[in-house]
Amino acid sequence: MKIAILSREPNLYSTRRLVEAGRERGHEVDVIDTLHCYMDITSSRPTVRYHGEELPRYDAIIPRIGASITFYGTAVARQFEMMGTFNVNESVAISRSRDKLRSLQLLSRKGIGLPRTGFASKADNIKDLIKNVGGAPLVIKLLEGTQGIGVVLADTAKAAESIIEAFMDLKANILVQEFIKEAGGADIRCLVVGNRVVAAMKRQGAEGEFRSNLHRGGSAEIVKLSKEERETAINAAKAMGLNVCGVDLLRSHSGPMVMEVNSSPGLEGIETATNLDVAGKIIEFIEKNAKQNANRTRGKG
Ligand SMILES: Nc1ncnc2c1ncn2[C@@H]1O[C@H](COP(=O)(O)OP(=O)(O)OP(=O)(O)O)[C@@H](O)[C@H]1O
Ligand SMILES: [Mg+2]
Ligand SMILES: [Mg+2]
Repeated sequence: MKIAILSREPNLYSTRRLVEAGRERGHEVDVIDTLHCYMDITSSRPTVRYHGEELPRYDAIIPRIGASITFYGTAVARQFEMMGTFNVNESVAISRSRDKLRSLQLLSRKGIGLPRTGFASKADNIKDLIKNVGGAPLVIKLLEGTQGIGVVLADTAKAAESIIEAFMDLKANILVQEFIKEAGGADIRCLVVGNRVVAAMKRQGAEGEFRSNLHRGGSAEIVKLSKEERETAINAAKAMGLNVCGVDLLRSHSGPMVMEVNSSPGLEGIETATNLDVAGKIIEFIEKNAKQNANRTRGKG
């Protein structure tokens, strides 16, 4: 098969591993810089152009679209879909996953466990917003943050009020969320490919840190999932319409709670922690599912 990886970073671990896994299985794999693609949006014959030439026909694309280029990256992925190329994670699903509020709304409709979450745009609702998620301590999050930046723990209702007010004043979109204390600064990253969790790791935040992000100094180790955790991760991926994703769970007293679903999950941390060939599983998924015109919008909202 002919596979293209949409990535700005050919030397990144995840990109290199996908190239390697594809070639090992006898496929032709190209890395294409997403921002250097441009589109010819012509009736009946949409194409993608690259460095002055029309790109060849690929059987599948693997979009690895960073949060900073979501708009353009999803447009390029969509153009491939218009051409009938199989896209591992369809553009609509990537857009959904980039917005924490939209994601949580979609997950809540499917009855998937979630921390209680509120969202408002006006400061006059702040007290009720805080009360509704069970009061302080609580977590305040920027809707489009990554790597744990823009995630704040407010210890008291007073602190929460001033932080929320400050964010609103800056016109930043934030959500207010119940703090899952019993998670103990750890979360579980489940790597879903198709209808399976192919690898899982537990990430533990650095000493005194409630955020488990590896970018914030957390550490990772292999973990065994319960049946409920496995099912929650798979259902979350399905609700988002993502075939390949990282579902982050918190272990709470009332069962697994989904915090977010990442549509371009990094492979380095999880392959290192688990010693599993996740890149290979993604290529296998493509082998089984890549067909012309197979993409259709899955999920609603
Ligand atoms: N409601 C919560 N209760 C307890 N801990 C939380 C809660 N929300 C977030 N955390 C902790 O903070 C970390 C960062 O939060 P979150 O994943 O929502 O942010 P992010 O910036 O989108 O990170 P990522 O880089 O993974 O996309 C989580 O991994 C978790 O450890
Ligand atoms: Mg995130
Ligand atoms: Mg996260």
